[in-house]
Amino acid sequence: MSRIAYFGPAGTFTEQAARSLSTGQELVPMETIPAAMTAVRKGDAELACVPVENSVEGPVTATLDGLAEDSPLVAVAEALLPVHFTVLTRPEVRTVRTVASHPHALAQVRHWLERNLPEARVVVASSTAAAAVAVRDGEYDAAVTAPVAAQTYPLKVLAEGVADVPDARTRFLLLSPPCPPPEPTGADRTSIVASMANRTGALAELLNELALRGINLTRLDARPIKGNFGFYRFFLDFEGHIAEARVGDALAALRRRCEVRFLGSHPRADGVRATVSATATDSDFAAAAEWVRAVRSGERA
Ligand SMILES: O=C(O)C(=O)Cc1ccccc1
Repeated sequence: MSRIAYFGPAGTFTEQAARSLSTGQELVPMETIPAAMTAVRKGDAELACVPVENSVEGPVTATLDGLAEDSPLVAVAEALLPVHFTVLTRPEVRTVRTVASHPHALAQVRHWLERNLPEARVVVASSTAAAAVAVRDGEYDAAVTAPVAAQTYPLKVLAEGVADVPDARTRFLLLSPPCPPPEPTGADRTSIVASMANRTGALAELLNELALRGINLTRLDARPIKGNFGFYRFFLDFEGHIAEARVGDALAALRRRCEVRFLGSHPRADGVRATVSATATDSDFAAAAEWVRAVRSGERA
């Protein structure tokens, strides 16, 4: 049976995302995001499920760095989960002195913790479920977890539906070794990472290549290139699919200007259809290419 390696242990939000994306594969928990990616790179799993961005805390940097470094992986699908938290403790705990979770979870319950557990020391764990395991094992008193962790671990629910920001969401990717992308749907996202020499206007020129072709950017993140202080990689998500003319044309233009790694074209989980300006449809590109061909052959001018 084929396998999806996911950022675990059992009971993480990522497990929930992996379940929603699975088409019957076995789900295999990995302790860290890089470990889930390595499992795919080494062929121990066919796919990896990892979080990529959060509407409150922003990018998941371990995922971005893992996508830019080592051998290429591409996103073939995504899931979007609403994120509200459950706070778990051992039944015998009377006073919560320590509360543990993943940094993205802690960032989203800061106000709740200040109001409800002001005396508790906040401790960072590798994932929400790793925090639940540590509470079960007596290391900490409480964990901020995914709702599913309450079914996974024998702990008491102290609070449910905890979230400083209502409607917070996290987006997850299903990663594969390079492969033909899924068919375009009209509601797709394409992702790349671009690295370029540090000179005036370089990023503006890159963004212009997209704007000129009527491509709507949906995310832009910069990450430092390790060992090269002051130099950055840019992660871009935009509407559209590499199979579409405007996207293929833009990627070719970027490729001429800078180093580009393709991170996948896949359907958007929110189903939002791409806005395509009136001059940037596939038939506009085809008609323009046909005109150039005819001019070159002397049929037209
Ligand atoms: O730790 C988890 O459960 C994860 O899957 C990462 C995460 C943490 C906080 C919000 C969403 C995802």
